Amino acid sequence: MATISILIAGAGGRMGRAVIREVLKTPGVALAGGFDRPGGDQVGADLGRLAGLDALGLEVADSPEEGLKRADAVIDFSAPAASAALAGAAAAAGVALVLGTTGLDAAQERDVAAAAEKIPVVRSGNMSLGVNLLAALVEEAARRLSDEYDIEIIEAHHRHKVDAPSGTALMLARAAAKGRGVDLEAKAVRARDGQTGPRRAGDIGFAVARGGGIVGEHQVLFAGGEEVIALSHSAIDRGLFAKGAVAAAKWAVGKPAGLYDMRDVLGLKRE
Ligand SMILES: NC(=O)C1=CN([C@@H]2O[C@H](COP(=O)(O)OP(=O)(O)OC[C@H]3O[C@@H](n4cnc5c(N)ncnc54)[C@H](OP(=O)(O)O)[C@@H]3O)[C@@H](O)[C@H]2O)C=CC1
Ligand SMILES: O=C(O)C1=N[C@H](C(=O)O)C[C@H](O)C1
Repeated sequence: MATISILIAGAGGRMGRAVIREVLKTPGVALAGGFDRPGGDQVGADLGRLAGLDALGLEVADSPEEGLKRADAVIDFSAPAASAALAGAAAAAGVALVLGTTGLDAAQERDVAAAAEKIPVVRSGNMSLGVNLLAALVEEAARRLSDEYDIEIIEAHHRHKVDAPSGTALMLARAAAKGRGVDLEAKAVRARDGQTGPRRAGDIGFAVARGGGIVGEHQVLFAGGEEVIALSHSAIDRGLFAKGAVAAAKWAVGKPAGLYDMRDVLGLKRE
């Protein structure tokens, strides 16, 4: 098996450090390097030390350029503007991209889509097997249940998270909308406050909590008048997402250009 070389974007962040550890323990992959925000505290730090391991003699860079020359794939958990710029740089360098950053705006989404015309891009709001399986179950439940069952998506994350609802919550909502055959944008109720009036049939609601060190909790309720069905996922360790991202990088290298998701990687797509 050929070894693939992986560059890590946002290497100094919570996910970046988890990805360094995952790359170092995964057969068939090697670390091409890592970079972080120009001027950031982690630039110049040793990648091994950053991940709580022995020194590797590889320093955190302040841009992707040099690393992309050595890499087969780049794994990105950074920030929306950085991810959009990286998509362009990876496309120019012909390097596969695994994109985990959430909270991209419409223009940033378009930058990613443009990159996917030139390189394979695996994009998911959640890289875990469990959440991707959950999304398939949510789609199926929504397909089978009428709008007598109100769909509510409840999520909780750590106090540092900067976007809401989470990428995972949005992904689960898209799955529910697809199963129900409706347009999510027309049905989403992303927040409630004050005199909201009664719930409209068919809405897909979100509720968000932020606190402490919660890694990631998601629950989808199908609330009927006489019963409630709850489908949920708890992430215990963010190494889970790193494992999925490294598996995605291995899968993506050598694939044709295109926009893929974790269901492609995990073989969860229905024909
Ligand atoms: N898809 C999935 O499975 C998962 C997705 N995520 C998403 O990943 C993202 C990162 O999460 P997390 O690791 O917790 O966040 P952190 O804030 O801990 O890490 C982000 C890192 O990216 C750095 N960064 C910011 N701007 C740039 C830039 N221009 N170039 C390079 N690096 C940059 C930050 O530097 P600085 O701190 O100096 O700004 C920081 O080191 C979030 O969007 C989160 O929602 C998280 C977990 C799983
Ligand atoms: O920011 C996080 O931590 C996480 N972000 C992703 C999201 O927005 O859903 C995935 C995971 O839940 C952790």
